[in-house]
Amino acid sequence: MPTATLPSIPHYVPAASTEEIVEWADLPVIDLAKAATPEGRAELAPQVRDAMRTHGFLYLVNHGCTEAQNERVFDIANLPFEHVPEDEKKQFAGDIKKTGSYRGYKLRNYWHIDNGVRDQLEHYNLHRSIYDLQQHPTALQPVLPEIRAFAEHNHYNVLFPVLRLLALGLELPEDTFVNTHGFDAKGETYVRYMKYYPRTPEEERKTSNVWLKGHTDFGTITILWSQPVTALQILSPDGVWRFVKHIPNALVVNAGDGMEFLSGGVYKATIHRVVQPPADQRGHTRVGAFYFAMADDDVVLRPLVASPVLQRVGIVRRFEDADAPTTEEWRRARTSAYGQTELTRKDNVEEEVINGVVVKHYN
Ligand SMILES: O=C(O)CCC(=O)C(=O)O
Ligand SMILES: [Fe+2]
Repeated sequence: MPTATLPSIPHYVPAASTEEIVEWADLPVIDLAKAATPEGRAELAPQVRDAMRTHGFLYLVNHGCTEAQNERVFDIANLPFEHVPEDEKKQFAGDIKKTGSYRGYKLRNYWHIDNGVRDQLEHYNLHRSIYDLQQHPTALQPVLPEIRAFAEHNHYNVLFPVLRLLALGLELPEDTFVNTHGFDAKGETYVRYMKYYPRTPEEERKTSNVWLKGHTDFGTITILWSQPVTALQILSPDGVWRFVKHIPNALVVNAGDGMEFLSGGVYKATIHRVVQPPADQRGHTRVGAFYFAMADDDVVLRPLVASPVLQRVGIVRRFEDADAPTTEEWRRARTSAYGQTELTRKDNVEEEVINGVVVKHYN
């Protein structure tokens, strides 16, 4: 990412890390610097495979970004929320339901959480090309080159190494997934900035403290830049929600539906949600930076049966092969529907049917 003289922008000060005792998810930490050599990749591939099989989540450290660059990522992430006037935000709001794409703002109150309470979080989503397909608010203009560099860092220095490790973990040629995640191909892989705002006690009570409902991501790989406000939880195989601990300058990586479908269920699209932080972090905003990767639009999301691993462990199919959706069909259906459709409720799980597949939302 660029380090020459950068435009001056306001600094975002995040909350201090929590001192409270909560139950943490026990996720492996992968040293990405090792992925630079074939020997290193051979060592990491089984670790990444096991992490994605059991947790669907892992941490990456040493991804090639300094602490100062990391801080700058969050200063930029805060710009579209704190430094763009509300009127201008409305002008750049995405027509999510109609387009089936998140480009632009998702403003507050768009999703229904529970008991009539709507969300208190904003997104700003940029297609990874940054310049070609979208206009951006004035406050972002000076930093667009840095956002493009952020997208490229995520894509080439993080996503590609992870995809290579995941392919090796399935005993497939190492570029199997890289070849279907072109930076310049037609597809929706995007940068997301996100800001959560503190809520009223009534909103907390009516939603049992849930800020963002339990869901799987619909792409292949999500890269979440670790930040200190403890609120992200994953649903562990034993049915317990556990918090993801902040590791400074680490990346939290998880598999989404696309990866689960392509890997025949070997890599898990784990359910996660966002809840009210521990008491010492309440009253703070929570700014996030993400890269949501998905395969190219024309990729059919059916299991890669050539994998000897899939053949050995057995293939879980969510669709008949002939009915499997393309990335484009799946992402449009999931984007349009999320938080909008009438859901059927069973116990504490809400279900909706997308392309013939039951998608669950957890409270
Ligand atoms: O804010 C977070 O930590 C997670 C957000 C998330 O899961 C999502 O946007 O899909
Ligand atoms: Fe998510």
